[in-house]
Amino acid sequence: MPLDFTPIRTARLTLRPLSPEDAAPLHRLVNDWEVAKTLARVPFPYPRELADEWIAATWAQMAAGEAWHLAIEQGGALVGCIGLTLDRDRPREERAEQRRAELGYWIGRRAWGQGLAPEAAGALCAWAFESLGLAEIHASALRDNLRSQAVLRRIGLRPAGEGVQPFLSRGAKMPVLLFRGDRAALAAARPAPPPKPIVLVAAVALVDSDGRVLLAQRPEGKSMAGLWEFPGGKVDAGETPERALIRELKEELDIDVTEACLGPFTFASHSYEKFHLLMPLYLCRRWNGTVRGAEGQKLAWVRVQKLADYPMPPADVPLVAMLRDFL
Ligand SMILES: Nc1nc2c([nH]c(=O)n2[C@H]2C[C@H](O)[C@@H](COP(=O)(O)OP(=O)(O)OP(=O)(O)O)O2)c(=O)[nH]1
Repeated sequence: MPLDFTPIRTARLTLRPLSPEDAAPLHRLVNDWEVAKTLARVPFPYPRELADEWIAATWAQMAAGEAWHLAIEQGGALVGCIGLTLDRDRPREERAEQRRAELGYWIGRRAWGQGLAPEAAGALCAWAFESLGLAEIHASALRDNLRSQAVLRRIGLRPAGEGVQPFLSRGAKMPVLLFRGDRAALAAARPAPPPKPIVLVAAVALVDSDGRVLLAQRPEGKSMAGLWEFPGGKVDAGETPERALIRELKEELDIDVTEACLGPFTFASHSYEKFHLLMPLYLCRRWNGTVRGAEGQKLAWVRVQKLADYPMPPADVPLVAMLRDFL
């Protein structure tokens, strides 16, 4: 691999730098008239050595920050290539936010018809807007290549006139349609990510007679281990948040709380990677029993001004600010 480039993953595909082992399958896939005839910069027939040279060239271009040509891999097999090339006619020192790049791709014939091209192209463009700070992406497609035009439209590029381009594979200049789009247009066309499950967690700020708040440390082995949180836990099916808290406080802290002593205070609504947390936070100043870490977890009674010294899950950060204002 040329550089440490973190592969781009989509639902079905991995986009990663080409490797020398890709040369043989790449040659087999692109040395196909049905593929080559649509590509401006690919000769036909495609000499086998050219595959090795091309792969080495892609590394040099990536290292120089000129172009990013990647393998499209599905289920561990190469199915095509995709790339973005920065426009050369612009001065290198030009501000990043004015940079434009040209998108190009091909998919081997056996993988046609599955919508892989828009999946790969949408992901690469999103990566490029984010990581390269591009202003605009453009592309062209042969005037009679309706499939490729549909791909470009689907990822949010819009028609931007016509042109003529030399096609190596055909040894002739051919009429093409030009397309372009900026970050907002491409973002609007990207399919919404699948919805995340909503996880309902009830939590409580126990406040002692000195106005200190109880935090519990998440134990090793759990997600977000080591962070400090408000006592509580997931609400079971058919349970109310109050009943869940009463149960959790008995299990975790060995104290008895009644519903009447749980005052609704505020809530957290936060998207974690795998789920969306909805967490009502109650205030409680009265309980029976002596608080202890019944599950071996570390506990801390913390003055509100000191809460910020305790690293907490990201969902809790706004809650801490609200507690500080309130208490
Ligand atoms: N109890 C509590 N949970 C919190 C807080 N902030 C926050 O993001 N969470 C998250 C961490 C967990 O993903 C979830 C609480 O789940 P839990 O405590 O019942 O479950 P768990 O740790 O055994 O489960 P898991 O995270 O390992 O899946 O809510 C908080 O202040 N208190």
